[in-house]
Order: sequence, then C-alpha cells, then structure tokens
Amino acid sequence: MSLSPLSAAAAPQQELLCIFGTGDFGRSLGLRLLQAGYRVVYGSRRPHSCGPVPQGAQVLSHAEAAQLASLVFLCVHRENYDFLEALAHQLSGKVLVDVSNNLKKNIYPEANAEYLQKLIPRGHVVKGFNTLSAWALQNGPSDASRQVYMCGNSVEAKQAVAEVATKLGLSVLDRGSLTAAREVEDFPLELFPEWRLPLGLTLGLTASFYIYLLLRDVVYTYVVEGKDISFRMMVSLANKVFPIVSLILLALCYLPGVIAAFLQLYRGTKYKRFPDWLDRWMLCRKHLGLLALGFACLHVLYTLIIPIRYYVRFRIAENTISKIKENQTSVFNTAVAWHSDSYLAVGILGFGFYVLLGITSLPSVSNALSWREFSFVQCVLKWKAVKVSVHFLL
Ligand SMILES: NC(=O)C1=CN([C@@H]2O[C@H](COP(=O)(O)OP(=O)(O)OC[C@H]3O[C@@H](n4cnc5c(N)ncnc54)[C@H](OP(=O)(O)O)[C@@H]3O)[C@@H](O)[C@H]2O)C=CC1
Ligand SMILES: [Cu+2]
Repeated sequence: MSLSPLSAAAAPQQELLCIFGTGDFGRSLGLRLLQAGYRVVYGSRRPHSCGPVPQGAQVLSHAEAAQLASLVFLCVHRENYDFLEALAHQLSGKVLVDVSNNLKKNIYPEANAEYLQKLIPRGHVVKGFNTLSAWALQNGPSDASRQVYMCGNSVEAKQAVAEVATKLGLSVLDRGSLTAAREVEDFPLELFPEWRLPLGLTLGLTASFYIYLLLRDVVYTYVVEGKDISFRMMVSLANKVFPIVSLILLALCYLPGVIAAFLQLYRGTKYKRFPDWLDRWMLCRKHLGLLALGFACLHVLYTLIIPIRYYVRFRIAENTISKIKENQTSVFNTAVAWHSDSYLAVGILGFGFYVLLGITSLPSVSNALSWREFSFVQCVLKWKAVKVSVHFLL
C-alpha cells in the first residue's frame, strides 16, 4: 500500500530531544520518548563506554548533544551539576528540564532547579517530571502516577515541556514560577512524614494495651491462681487489643473534625487558620482512619479464627459432655442476650452514623447546604460517631 500524499505530509521530521545522563531515569525517559515518536540523543561523559541505551538513541558528548536539540532533560544528580558550568555557552537559550530529587528536605540552601538556573543563567529552566519514577516511566504510568508537576519562569519553555509530557500520556499541573521548585522537589519526600505520627501512635497504643492485658490476664492469673494460660497470648489477647486500638484510632480520626467544626461555628467564619496542633491532627485523619480499618479487619479475622481453636472446641465439648453426664440443661441467660444484642445495636447505629457522614460529605449534598449548616451537621454526626466508638470501648 502506498502512502497517500496527505499522510506523507503529516509525518514531518520527528523532533530531537536531548538527555544528559545515561542512568536509570535517563534510559527510562529516553525509551518512552522514542516510543512517543521523538528522536533522542544522549549526552554522556563517556559516549563510547556508557551503559546500554534504548535502541534508536544516539550517544554523544554533552557539548555535541546539547547543540543538536533545543530541549535538554538533565537526568543527573544535583551533586554532579558542576560540569554544566563549562557548557553554559552551548546551553544558553535552551529549555533545561531539571528532574532531580533530593534524599532529604532542606539539605541545600536553594532548590536544585534554582541552582541550575544560577549555573546557566541564560538557559530556560523548567522543574518537572521528578514525581515520576524510572520504573513507572518504563512500565507506563498508572493512573496515580500520571500527574506531573511543573514550574518555571519562561512560559514558552513550560509550554514546550508540557507538550512533551502530554505526548507521553502524562497530565501536567503547572505550579507557577521557579520559586515553586522547592515545593515541587519536596513532593516525592512527602509520602512518609504524614504516616509517621499515626504509625507511632498505633504502635504505642498496641504495645501498651498488649502489655497491660498480658499483666492483667496472664501474669496475674499465673501468680494468684497458679494457672498457666500463656497460650492465649497469640490469639485471644491479640484479639482484645485490636478492637481497642481500632476504636481509639477511629475516635481520634473523627474528633479533630468535631473540634474544627465547633471552632468554625464558634468563630463564625471558616476562613481563619486552625491552631497548629489541630492542623497537624487534621492532616493525619485519613491515615488514622485507614489504620483503624486495618485493625478492625484483623479483629474480624481473629474472631473468625477463634471458634476453630483447640481450646474453644475442647471447652464446648467438655461442657456438653458434663451436662449430659449429669443429665442437666442450662438456663437461657436473658442478661447475656440483652448485653450482646445491645452491643450489636450500638454497632449498627454507629455504622449508620458513618454512612450518614459519608453522604453529607458528597459534593452534591454539601454544596446544597450553607457552610454553617454543613459544619453543624458534620459536628453533630462526628460527635455521635466518636461517642459510639467510645461506647463500644467501654
Ligand atoms: N531513578 C528514579 O526513579 C528517579 C530519578 N530522578 C532524578 O533523576 C536523576 C538521575 O537519577 P538516576 O538516573 O536514578 O541516577 P543514576 O545514578 O542511575 O544516573 C545518573 C547519571 O548521571 C551521570 N553522571 C554521574 N556522575 C556524573 C558526573 N560527575 N558528571 C556528569 N554526569 C554524571 C551518569 O551518566 P553518564 O555516565 O552517561 O555521564 C549517570 O548514569 C537524579 O537527579 C534523580 O534525582 C527523579 C525521579 C525518579
Ligand atoms: Cu469485637
């Protein structure tokens, strides 16, 4: 089949992009660019002895490679940027994409991209792509990692980079000028700190309740009655700790919302900043909730396991057999039935509050309410949810 004149005309010379650095990120990025129809030239310290690069890419010295393209991706660690100073002439007027990340926050006085701009004052530095991983690039980004942040002083340069990103199937979020580079560089580092407080709290609670129950149930029984029930440590004891910790975490997850809503109503405005401690607490609600859910799941799992334990089967069999031997029947205990049924009722009620909370948080519902009404409803419902959690606990 011959090409129609139209499609021949629509396939112009593919754009050539330059990548400095033939490491993990440079290679993955090059591969994706080639797949997206770009031509790629690498700039390397050792053009003839560097590692494997994707098929179809060229490898040259930094200076030669830079001259061929108008857009250069710098896939080199910041510590090694000093070689760029010598290339200031070749790189002037070019769009320079800084993809670098640091291992920690605030180890350098200025953001990596700002440092790059200082080294090459006449280059158009754009910060971006740093929230992707080499792995995600190679395997095609999933939905969660499809977003890339970008910032830079030159609008044209940002447009050029955004075009490339769009062709790679990424969606770009513009964060403004290069002063935002620091914030963009901190994004990949921010995954963990939010988990630190909730995880620490969970570990602390679990450990202290476990030790308390161990002392009260196992050690005390052993010392006072001389009975060894240490085999209970694995399942029964753990299963007492899970719901306690889960409910405390759940209460802690909703409580800041109550305080915040109350504070807003009390102050009469929602445009005032919360105190720092509340802010921080509010930020880890999601994590507290997830951990609470995790512990609740463990509790369910363990509860399902309990009836198949040797000890429980032994007790039921022993009880039944001794009843038969003595020709007795036991009375149905209404008090126990009441107790367990009210426990169930509280559970269903509590679940209902959580569902209601979910419903009022839907945009279609929350938009229909004034903020005051919304705050009030949230405050009441969350307070109820906290109360139910605490009720369950006691
Ligand atoms: N790997 C990842 O998943 C991600 C990486 N990044 C960023 O991408 C950049 C590169 O990371 P990555 O590819 O993993 O690192 P690598 O260590 O795999 O590669 C770095 C490359 O830099 C070049 N290089 C090393 N030392 C020097 C030097 N002294 N002077 C000049 N060039 C040098 C080398 O290429 P050559 O031998 O060809 O010169 C080397 O292959 C980093 O800034 C990183 O923060 C960002 C997001 C994710
Ligand atoms: Cu339970």
